[in-house]
Amino acid sequence: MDLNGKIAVVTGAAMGIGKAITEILLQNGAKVALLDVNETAAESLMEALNKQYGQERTLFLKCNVESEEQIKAAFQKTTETFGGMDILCNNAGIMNESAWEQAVSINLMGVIRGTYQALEHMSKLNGGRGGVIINTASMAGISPLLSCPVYTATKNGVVGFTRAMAAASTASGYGIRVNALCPSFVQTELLSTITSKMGRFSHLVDKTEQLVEKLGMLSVSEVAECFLELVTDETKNGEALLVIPKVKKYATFPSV
Ligand SMILES: NC(=O)c1ccc[n+]([C@@H]2O[C@H](COP(=O)([O-])OP(=O)(O)OC[C@H]3O[C@@H](n4cnc5c(N)ncnc54)[C@H](O)[C@@H]3O)[C@@H](O)[C@H]2O)c1
Ligand SMILES: CCCCC[C@H](O)/C=C/C=C\C=C\C=C\[C@@H](O)[C@@H](O)CCCC(=O)O
Repeated sequence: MDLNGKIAVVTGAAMGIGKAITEILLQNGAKVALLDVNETAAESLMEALNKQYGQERTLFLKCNVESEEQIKAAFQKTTETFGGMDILCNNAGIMNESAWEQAVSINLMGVIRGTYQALEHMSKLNGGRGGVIINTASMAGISPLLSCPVYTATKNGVVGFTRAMAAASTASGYGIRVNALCPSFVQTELLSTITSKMGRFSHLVDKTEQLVEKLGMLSVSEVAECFLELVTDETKNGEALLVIPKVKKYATFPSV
């Protein structure tokens, strides 16, 4: 897929991985609707992006992915403003084992809400032109992280939902590829606040920090490059791309 002139929506775009994904999309010629709950961070980012790319290629829409109505309105506004949707990155996510129901609502249900709303705009069965959906999962979606079982469950759910949606899309003729991006530890705000977010598993922080030491730390740019591969390589559908410092591999799953 050539990104020139394509229209992308990124959730959780104001910071971290979502910000880097937004930037690489703009660098490759796409227009981007940035969806986030953090207006302050988003407006500061928009000021910088407008200076670099011009005002006509970006749009910020305050949107909480816990709300189907807000997602619906944001996607409608994106289509009205830019003329459609070609790419969706369901990236918004949190880690909070104390507020675990909110983590499920954002990390897993937010991906489902975004995907189903995107079908209304992207599916060839609905007059769309097809496209690609990338879901930001995690290495924890492939290999369990002992200190955050609910986070692990949400990311496993994202990987499973991605693979099933990819198969459903092919069988139904939606014309939409669906892939999961599974990074290990990435230097962002989310990772810098984990010690206070492990709830009943806070006694396992040390083990997590040892794992960070062992696996190393990714930059958001390294993750964005892998996102770009999943978006542009039209052979990729139903894949889970595992990204670890110095290692990048497509996950394989047992066939039953
Ligand atoms: N940082 C890591 O180590 C790591 C590794 C693998 C996967 N991930 C995943 O990457 C994604 C992005 O995480 P990050 O590390 O960039 O975190 P981050 O906290 O730096 O950024 C997350 C962004 O999402 C936004 N957001 C949070 N809840 C939202 C909601 N309900 N609706 C809309 N926006 C919301 C935040 O305002 C923020 O701008 C998450 O899904 C996370 O699980 C992170
Ligand atoms: C602490 C939660 C915030 C960060 C979450 C983010 O999504 C990052 C996840 C990164 C990696 C997860 C790795 C899970 C690994 C485990 O399965 C571990 O048991 C693997 C053992 C590796 C080894 O010891 O060689």
